Amino acid sequence: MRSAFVNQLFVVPVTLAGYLGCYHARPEYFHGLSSSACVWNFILLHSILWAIFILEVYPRFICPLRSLPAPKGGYPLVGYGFSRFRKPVGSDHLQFIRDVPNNGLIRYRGFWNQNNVLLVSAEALAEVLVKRPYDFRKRLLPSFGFRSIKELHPLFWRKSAKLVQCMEADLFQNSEKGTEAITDINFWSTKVTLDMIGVAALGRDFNTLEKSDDILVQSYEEILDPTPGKLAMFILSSYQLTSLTRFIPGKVEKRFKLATATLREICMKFLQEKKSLMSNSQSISTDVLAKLIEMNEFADIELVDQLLTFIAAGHETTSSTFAWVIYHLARHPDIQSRLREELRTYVKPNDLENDTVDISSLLEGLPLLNGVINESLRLFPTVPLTMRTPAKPTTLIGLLKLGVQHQKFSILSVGLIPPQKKPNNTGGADNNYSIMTFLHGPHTCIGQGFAKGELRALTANVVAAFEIAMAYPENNPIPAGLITTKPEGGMWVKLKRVEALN
Ligand code: HEM
Repeated sequence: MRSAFVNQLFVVPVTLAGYLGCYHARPEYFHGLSSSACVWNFILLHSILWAIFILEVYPRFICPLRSLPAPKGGYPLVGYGFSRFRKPVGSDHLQFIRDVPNNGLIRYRGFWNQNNVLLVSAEALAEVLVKRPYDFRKRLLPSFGFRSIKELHPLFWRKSAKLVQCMEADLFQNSEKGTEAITDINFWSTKVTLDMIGVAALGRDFNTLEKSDDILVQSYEEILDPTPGKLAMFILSSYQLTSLTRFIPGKVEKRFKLATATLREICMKFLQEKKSLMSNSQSISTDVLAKLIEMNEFADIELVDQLLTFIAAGHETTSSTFAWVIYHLARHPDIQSRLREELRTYVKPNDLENDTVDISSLLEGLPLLNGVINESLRLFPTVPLTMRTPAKPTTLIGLLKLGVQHQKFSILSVGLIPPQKKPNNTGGADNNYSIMTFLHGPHTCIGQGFAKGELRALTANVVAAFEIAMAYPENNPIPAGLITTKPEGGMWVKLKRVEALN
């Protein structure tokens, strides 16, 4: 509000001067005009000058970000605004990093020439990601802590083994199908990760590996299915134009709201059932929801919000990452064979039958398994871009001072950091900010340990059971999507059966 007021101080005198100048130059045009017509003329002139000020003068000559190095080009008025929707997501930003010499910050124009900052150096990322204004997350942390995630590992393992069983049954059971089969691994990973998060976070087995008629799953599919209407809705909402979403054809907004309301209703009912089950039973549940209920710190409505967030944030992200893990292994058969050997050496089928074996530590201790997963997370982050808006006046690595009078701007972090060194636990990175897949500090993804646990179990089981190659090696799958990315058109691989671990 205040910055708009300060900006008006520039424009109103200019409008006034322009108006008076016109009056003196061509008084004949003003004779006989009513006072309301004069006011309307003034408003019209002011609006035109205001638009010129906002779109051209402010970003180019006043905005404090103008001094930062910027890429050349971009479209008139929209600059690089559409870069956010480019495929692969983040590729323009990566190009800026490569092309524009900088000291840690790069500026690029977005919609209506609004200046955005791309954080490039570890120092800049650290400054922006170091603080967090609210502490809601603190109350969630224990449910995602080391011990809680460790308890979930047997579940991750069981579901991964079930995935292999279902794939075998579907792809190879019929002897006519032979020993090789082509399948979309993304189709399977979507199912198995939904089943994992269902049991681990909600204590509910959707069992989509065997069936897909769960009402909650169907409602999520209705919301997340990326139709052009939903894309339009997302773009409008991203630019605070939610009031326009109701004009999108096909009643997209109405259907979206209906599906969201249905989801909330189902989750609330599910929560009530779970609470009554827990109060009538002595058995201890390991799922995240049970732990949140036990803490007794959340209102029911907050718990429903959390349930919806867990499924949305934790399902497609992990499922797509697993598809990219498989992609890398298919493209690097040598690493795939070494990984299979590592699994055969260290993971004994009998160990897994034995309750005393700590699956979580066993898998965490396998260097190649973890290296492959970390490298896939680094090279194909499923949340490649995140936006931040400063809530109050701030500085950035001594290069910028931003006061309240300045236009709001977005900060953007990219999770696509070159260069590749060797696949180990850090991906060869020399600082924490070289891998931004889960962000950092107080903004880190709360489900990082959860996701890595799932990925270890899935990769170990699938690699041990199948030899993997790309089904159509000449096609390179593209990471596409709006908020999270997934391989466009699926991840088609050719599988050959080898002897499974268990
Ligand atoms: C490979 C898988 C995953 C990736 C790449 C990923 C990435 C991210 C990123 C980048 C953020 C920060 C977004 C932002 O602040 O703008 C985030 C937040 C979050 N993630 Fe994940 N995530 C993954 C898996 C999961 C899983 C499995 C869960 C839950 C079981 C989960 C739950 C959450 C939640 C609740 C938040 C919000 C946390 C907060 O606001 O403090 N994520 N994730």
